Amino acid sequence: MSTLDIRTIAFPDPDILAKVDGRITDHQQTGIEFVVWSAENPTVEVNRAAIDAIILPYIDAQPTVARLGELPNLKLVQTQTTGYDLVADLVGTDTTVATASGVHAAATAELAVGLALASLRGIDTAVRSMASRSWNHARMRSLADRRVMILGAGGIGEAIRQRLVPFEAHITRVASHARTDEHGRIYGPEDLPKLLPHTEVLIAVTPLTKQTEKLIDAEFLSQLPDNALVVNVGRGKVVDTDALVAELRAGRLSAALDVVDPEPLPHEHPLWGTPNTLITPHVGGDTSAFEPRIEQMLTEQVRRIIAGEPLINVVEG
Ligand SMILES: NC(=O)C1=CN([C@@H]2O[C@H](COP(=O)(O)OP(=O)(O)OC[C@H]3O[C@@H](n4cnc5c(N)ncnc54)[C@H](O)[C@@H]3O)[C@@H](O)[C@H]2O)C=CC1
Ligand SMILES: O=C(O)C(=O)[C@H](O)COP(=O)(O)O
Repeated sequence: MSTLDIRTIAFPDPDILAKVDGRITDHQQTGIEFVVWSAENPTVEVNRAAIDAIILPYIDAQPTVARLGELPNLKLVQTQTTGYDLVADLVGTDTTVATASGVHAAATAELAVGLALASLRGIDTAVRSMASRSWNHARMRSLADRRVMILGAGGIGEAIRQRLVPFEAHITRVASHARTDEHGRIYGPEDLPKLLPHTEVLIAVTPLTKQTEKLIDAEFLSQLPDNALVVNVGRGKVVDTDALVAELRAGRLSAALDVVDPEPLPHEHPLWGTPNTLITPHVGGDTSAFEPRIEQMLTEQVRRIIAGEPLINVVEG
């Protein structure tokens, strides 16, 4: 990967600038300037034509993405998210896209496993029973011996695999290309028809791409066995929400979703009222682990920019 000649880096807010600046000694001597510019902080004195790299805000980056056209000499867009669907159009252009790959893996993986456990063990219904002081004893399903598919065997998928092993689940992994690694076989999308009928828990953690948009549609869902659980911590648009709602209303499947389509889920949306549904508001990566990890990652990226070294987490076109 080639290096980029960057002279001015825009940070989304003064706090993150101060934290990265505080970790890099003597950056002033390098001649590289740090400024604050984002839709929330569109500082008027900033010379936008000089900005050649921008770090996007973490939450609600869309308004800033919508204004990237105001930066005519942009060479690098650095996200604080792992997903880069908001700036996917830039991949393969003269503007390099780099992500926060790795930063969110542990936290998102633990939520995926937590959602699976909560749904299988009925922890959500137990919380509701507490409100009515009801002792609703029922035999629930365990993760032990459960056949779990990780759909999206990448960075977060691997963190999920590691966390599932101690639960003694039977794990099947699927990625965009079939291959074998030190943990065994990784299947490809072409293997799904033979795998889905044996999948009791599906954990979806793929990026949103043209190939994955509505990958989990009515046909896909119909191949899952009765009572299967669909966990999604990737992107909401990977699931055809109407098709999932139909399965949930029929009582055939359960769902535990950190990401939904649309987001935020509107007050009147049917998904709020479907049975056997557990929803968290896209919080997989937004935990106490985020700030120290993103500061470390951004500091390393800025250090590489200053040193003229190849960047990390670059999305290949
Ligand atoms: N819920 C949350 O808060 C968070 C969600 N995410 C989402 O998780 C996604 C995955 O992140 P990483 O694991 O770091 O990405 P990654 O790039 O390391 O792994 C993605 C995996 O998905 C696989 N994949 C792609 N297309 C596929 C297809 N058609 N069928 C099967 N597998 C396919 C790839 O082969 C790869 O193994 C992000 O793109 C983001 O959308 C990321 C962080 C937090
Ligand atoms: O890193 C990601 O990808 C995530 O999903 C974040 O944790 C939240 O990102 P946004 O959905 O707010 O872009």
